[in-house]
Amino acid sequence: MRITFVTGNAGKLREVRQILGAANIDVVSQELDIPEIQGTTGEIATAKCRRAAELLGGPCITEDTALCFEAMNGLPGPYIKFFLKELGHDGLNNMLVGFPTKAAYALCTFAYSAGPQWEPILFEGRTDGQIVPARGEGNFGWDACFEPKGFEQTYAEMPAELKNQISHRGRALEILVKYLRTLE
Ligand SMILES: O=c1nc[nH]c2c1ncn2[C@H]1C[C@H](O)[C@@H](COP(=O)(O)OP(=O)(O)OP(=O)(O)O)O1
Ligand SMILES: [Mg+2]
Repeated sequence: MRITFVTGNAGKLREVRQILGAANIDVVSQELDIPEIQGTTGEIATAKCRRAAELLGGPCITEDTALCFEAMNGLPGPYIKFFLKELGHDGLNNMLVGFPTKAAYALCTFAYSAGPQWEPILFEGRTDGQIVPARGEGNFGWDACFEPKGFEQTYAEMPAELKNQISHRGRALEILVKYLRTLE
């Protein structure tokens, strides 16, 4: 089986290739310039996927990721990309100075569209954890400052296989794979 993943993010693509590859699903990547709406990860991934399927004239998946701080009722959420860009890992930690909890969760929502005439379907994965001062190779987004619950390593300190097993993305893809199997 083969699926087109529309993203501009190399880190996402690497992980989706690893996880779907292990399930014998080939991932073709496509970068399309699609403006992102505001809303929940579900609404964002759906709008992205609808437009991508239109542009491609065929099936595809898209994904939106949020990093949600409990102390801030879920913010920055889907806006984490802009917070990370402007503030960096230190700034994300500083945002929580004075707040009673550093608890956070990573939320990943995939949208699958069977083609331009179909409504996208959503698959969501969540991993709870906390925001910590950056540790590990910080080469993918906020990996270095997210420590998943039950682990002493940040995402960035984990081997890829471990992150993929327990990550927001890994969990969302587990459900997506089950769905894709029903289409075979
Ligand atoms: O597992 C992850 N570990 C660390 N950082 C991550 C992860 N997954 C997404 N990220 C970052 C990328 C971006 O700064 C923001 C999500 O924003 P988001 O709009 O979903 O991603 P994007 O614009 O880079 O790619 P896309 O072209 O698929 O929309 O969090
Ligand atoms: Mg984006």
